[in-house]
Amino acid sequence: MENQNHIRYGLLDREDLCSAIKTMSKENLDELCAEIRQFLLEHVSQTGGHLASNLGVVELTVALHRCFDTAEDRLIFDVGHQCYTHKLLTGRRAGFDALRQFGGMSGFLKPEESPHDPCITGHASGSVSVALGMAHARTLQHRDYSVVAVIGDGALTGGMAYEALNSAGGSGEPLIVVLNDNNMSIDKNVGAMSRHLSRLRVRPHYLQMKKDVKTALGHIPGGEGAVNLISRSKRAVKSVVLPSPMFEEMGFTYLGPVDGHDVLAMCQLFQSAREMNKPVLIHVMTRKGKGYSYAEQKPEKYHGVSKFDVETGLPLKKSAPNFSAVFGAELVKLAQENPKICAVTAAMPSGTGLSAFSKRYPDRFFDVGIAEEHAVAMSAGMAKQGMRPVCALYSTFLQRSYDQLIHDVAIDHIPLVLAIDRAGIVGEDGATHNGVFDVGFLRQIPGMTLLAPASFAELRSMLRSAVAHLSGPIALRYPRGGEGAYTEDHSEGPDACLREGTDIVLVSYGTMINQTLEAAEILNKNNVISAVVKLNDLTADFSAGLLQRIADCGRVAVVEDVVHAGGMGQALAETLARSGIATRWIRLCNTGDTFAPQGAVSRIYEYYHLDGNGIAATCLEAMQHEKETGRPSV
Ligand SMILES: Cc1ncc(C[n+]2csc(CCOP(=O)(O)OP(=O)(O)O)c2C)c(N)n1
Ligand SMILES: CC(=O)[C@@H](O)[C@H](O)COP(=O)(O)O
Ligand SMILES: [Mg+2]
Repeated sequence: MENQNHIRYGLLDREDLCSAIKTMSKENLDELCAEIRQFLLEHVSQTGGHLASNLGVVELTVALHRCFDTAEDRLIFDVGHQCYTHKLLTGRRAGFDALRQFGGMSGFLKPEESPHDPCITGHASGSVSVALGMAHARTLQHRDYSVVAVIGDGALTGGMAYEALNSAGGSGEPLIVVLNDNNMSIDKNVGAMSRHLSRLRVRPHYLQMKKDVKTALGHIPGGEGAVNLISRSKRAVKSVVLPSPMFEEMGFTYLGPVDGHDVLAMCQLFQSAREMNKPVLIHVMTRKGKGYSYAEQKPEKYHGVSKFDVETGLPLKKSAPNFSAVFGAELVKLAQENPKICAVTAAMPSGTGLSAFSKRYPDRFFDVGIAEEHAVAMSAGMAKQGMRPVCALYSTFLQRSYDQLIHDVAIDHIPLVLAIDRAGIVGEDGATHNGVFDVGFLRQIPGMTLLAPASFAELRSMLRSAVAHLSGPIALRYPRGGEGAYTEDHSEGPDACLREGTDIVLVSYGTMINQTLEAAEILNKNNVISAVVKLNDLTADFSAGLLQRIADCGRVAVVEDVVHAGGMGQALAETLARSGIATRWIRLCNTGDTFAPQGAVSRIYEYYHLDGNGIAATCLEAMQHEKETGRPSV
């Protein structure tokens, strides 16, 4: 298929586009969709973003905007990573120049950006719940608007989706669920529902085939008997080839499957669904990456992209080695040595670096779909029965498993290894995806061990010790991307002093140690000589050595890219107070009491004064205040 990169924006440039869509001819709708694809390619190739999913829903989004008025009707895209056409059609074209950048337009739904975005999105499988809530509110307020949730086949692997379908179908509340089935999650979709959808997808072919067989038999002498036989056994055939849609059983009227690249065909169903005034599920079939050959062929590679060359499809920057890959490679080695080791992921096999493991040890690899709660509880079961599961989840998605970590894992001291990827600031995905809560919520759980490797070497060492740790759950947290200047391994013991100094003690952990060492260097140039202590174990008591250092110099700064509450800064301050260690000042450098915005990770560090200069400036300001007032400062 040709890449569509020579199209002009005749229709997209129309000022009355939103209203014009409602009455456009089929030809113009097709042309508009081609222009939108071209626009998306041009822009996403320059900013990065979620490409393949957006290319796949162009016609679907145009059809939704033709049939619904999103200023009044509520349209929720599950995850929201596929909402770019929606943004384009709701007056946010200029925003694409700074898509996902600091201060720029979000890549997800964001109500503060537009009244056409009904809620925040980013995490999967919640759209039907929120939509049902909005539908209930509408009914209670005697209002008259439609509520539509667009949920992907990947998002439909998540438990929340079933809780919501169950509740919606039971209630009978008028609600439209559009199932965008592209037979893909980020990677290959998994599970029994995915299989069920595949069977529903072949139904039109089956019906066509049945018609063809009937016609052919009708032409053969004696063929009518065969036709009658087929008709009589229709029920039996149906149950084998045409599974009765489970959605009907759940209280939804099921419509489809319909071609998700045919705007008018979809509009017909949307219209009917609205008139039915009950829960309706419309099964739409789309192709992920549609219209861009590279993305169609390898949708998993073009799900989320950095800047790339449209002609070649190649990224503009070569990807550097990263923690996920180091984790995956080390786990393969460990699994070779220990046949009990299994790997568990929740729909992120490549994101968590487990692709190689999945090929090498398919029997010991479990992708459970977008089901983090289930991943943790299932891993607990495996561990309880003597296996050694390593459950790899992104920090932000692990939030979903908080209860399972307490109930199914920690209370029974289950030796589960958690590999927490994307810990800390993740960058362009922004507030919904930052891993800034795990330190706080894991440290709350009795018996939990939390390690923070700062380099690839430390990740390897700590992973080795983690799989040998049998006395309870143990987690390792590491960031998106690669290591910094610090590449050593000082992972023994609760902490390690990387730099001596007596003016200030700088305390940090993980890759934040890089900025902290940089700050120490800057302070040095200002004649302030600081010690740098790297914490390895965030759940161990602070060592006597560290407390003595702080007592001796009386000035301490704790540097971390997590929220203030529950962070190591707060923990150290409490320990100092409890131990009666007075300080001249203590500075807690973190993301405070805020949701960190989107943007390049380095830009976010700068924003929070968590870069080398910012940390040094914070310490120098504290020194200055101390000098001027002679008093301790807070
Ligand atoms: C709770 C949660 N877990 C994991 C993810 C990561 N994630 C984002 S999109 C996606 C796949 C979604 O697949 P689907 O809903 O079919 O959308 P498609 O990209 O195929 O259009 C995953 C796993 C997430 N956003 N939220
Ligand atoms: C939308 C979503 O949740 C994922 O696609 C996420 O953006 C992946 O993040 P990484 O790029 O860090 O794997
Ligand atoms: Mg999908």
